[in-house]
Amino acid sequence: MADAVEAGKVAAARRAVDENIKKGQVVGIGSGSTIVFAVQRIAERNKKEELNLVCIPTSFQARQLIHEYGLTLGNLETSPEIDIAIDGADEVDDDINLIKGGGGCLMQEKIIASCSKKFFVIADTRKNSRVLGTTWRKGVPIEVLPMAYKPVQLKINQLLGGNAVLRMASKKAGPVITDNGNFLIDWEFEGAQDWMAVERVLQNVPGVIETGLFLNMTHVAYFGSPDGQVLVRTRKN
Ligand SMILES: O=C(CO)[C@H](O)[C@H](O)COP(=O)(O)O
Repeated sequence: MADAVEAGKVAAARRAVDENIKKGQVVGIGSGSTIVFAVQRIAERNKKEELNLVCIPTSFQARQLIHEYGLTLGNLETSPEIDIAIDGADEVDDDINLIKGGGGCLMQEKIIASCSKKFFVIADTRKNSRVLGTTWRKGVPIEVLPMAYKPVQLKINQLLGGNAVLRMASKKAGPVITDNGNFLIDWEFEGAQDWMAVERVLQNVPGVIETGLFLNMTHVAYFGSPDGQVLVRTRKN
């Protein structure tokens, strides 16, 4: 089963890289397990084609990947405009809206996606849902300022219902600390939501720094199957 899922990730990653990466681009590199296969493919092509890419990381992990695979590391100060970004997702709905942040890197991921002319998502087919919350049951990740986590939890519960849970670390006592030194709250919800309205509410709570809702940001999503087939979904508007 694990191998089948990995095969789907590989297929999606390779297809997205081969269809979209061109010489001389500034490329945003996402975070998670699927992006590893995209970086491997970029490195493979780079050896043969000398792509001359500048890669902008979305996390500590992405920066390490860029180093490990011998790619050129850039940043938003020298490359504030990105040609394309590729990233994974925790769930993708019918309109290619995403929940991201399962790996805790949502804030830099969202900044990089917002600076990119084109944003591509790669995932195995399990992530392809009609409605957010169908398969991803861990809630919407939200990055919060540590001193405000308790009032933020209370306000989210009051304004949206559901359950706003502080994400705890597994190999450290206490909460998960993001790459930016903040905490994460996972907003567990039930049923279909008006995601634009939810995003507005969350962004208006003082102490919320960013949410893992990526709405109307993705151009194309690639979903890989265990047999190597890739379903490609392009945003309608
Ligand atoms: O948003 C993310 C990290 O913050 C990841 O992109 C998301 O969790 C998908 O990860 P994976 O490729 O391991 O399924």
